[in-house]
Amino acid sequence: MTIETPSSARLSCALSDLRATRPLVHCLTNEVVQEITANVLLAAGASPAMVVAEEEAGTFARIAGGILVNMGTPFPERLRAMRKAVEGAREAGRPWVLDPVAAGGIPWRDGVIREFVELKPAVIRGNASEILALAGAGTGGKGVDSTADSSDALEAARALAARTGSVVAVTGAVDYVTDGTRTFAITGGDPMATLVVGTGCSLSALVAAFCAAHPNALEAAAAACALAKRAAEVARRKADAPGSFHVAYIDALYTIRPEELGA
Ligand SMILES: Nc1ncnc2c1ncn2[C@@H]1O[C@H](COP(=O)(O)OP(=O)(O)OP(=O)(O)O)[C@@H](O)[C@H]1O
Ligand SMILES: Cc1ncsc1CCO
Ligand SMILES: [Mg+2]
Repeated sequence: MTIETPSSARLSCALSDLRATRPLVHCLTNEVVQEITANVLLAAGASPAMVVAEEEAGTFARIAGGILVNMGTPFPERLRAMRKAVEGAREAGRPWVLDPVAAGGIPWRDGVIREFVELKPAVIRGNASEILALAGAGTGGKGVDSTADSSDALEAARALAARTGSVVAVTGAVDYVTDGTRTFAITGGDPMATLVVGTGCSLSALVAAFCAAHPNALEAAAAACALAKRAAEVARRKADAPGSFHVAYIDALYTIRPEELGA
C-alpha cells in the first residue's frame, strides 16, 4: 500500500484552473453552514449559488460547473430538490460531491445517504466516523463530529472508493484522498479548524469547485484539501481563538497563491 504526497505542480495547476475559470457551484447544503460555504467559495475563487427549490434545482444543476449535496439537515422537500439536482448533474455530465454528514447515527438518514452513494458522486468527502460508517465499519461519530482519526478510516475510504467508483476524501489531522488505487495524504492544517462550524461542509463545496475547474477528480479533491490545510495554517498564525480564526481562514483562502499550494 503506497501513500503519495500530491505533486506541488499538480496542486498549483488545479488552483490556477480554479482561479482562471471561477466555476459556478450549485450548493444544496444544510441550514447551519450556508454562509461559510458561500464565503469559502467566493474567497477561494468560485461562484456559489444556493438554488434549493425542487422546481429549479434540476435545471440549475445542468447550468452549474459543479454541484454539492450535503446531508447535514435533510428533510423531504430538500431531498426532492437534491434528487432533481443529481439527475440534472448526471444528465449534463457535471461532477457532483456528496457530503454524508453524520452517517452511521440515524437509520433514516443512513438510508437516504445510501441512496445518494448509489447515484455515483464524483467525490464523497466526509470525516473519519462518516467514512467508516459508509464502508460498513463503524456506527457513526458524535452527531456531526468525528470520534475517530482519519488514519483509522483509510482502509474504509479505499474500500468505499473501490466499491463505488467515487473518489473518497476522508478528512482529519491528515486528509486522505483515494480512488481505491492511488491514495494521497495531505498533512498540516490546524485543529482549530474543527472549532468553526462548517469547515468540513465548506471543504466539500470547495471540492465541487475544484472538480468543475480541473478534470481529474482525485487531483481536484487533493487540491481542495491542500488549500484548506494551508489556509488553516496561515489563519492560525493570525488568530488564537475560533471567531478570529474563522475570519482569518476566509482571508487566507483568498490570498494563497497557486505556487504556495505544494504539500
Ligand atoms: N486534528 C486536526 N488537525 C488539523 N486539521 C484538522 C484536524 N481535524 C480536522 N481538520 C481539518 O478540518 C477541516 C474539516 O475537517 P473535518 O474532518 O473536521 O470535517 P467535518 O467533521 O465534516 O466538519 P463539519 O461537519 O463541521 O463541517 C479539514 O480541512 C481538515 O483537514
Ligand atoms: C452542527 C450541524 N448540525 C447539522 S449539520 C451541522 C453543520 C456541521 O456539519
Ligand atoms: Mg461534516
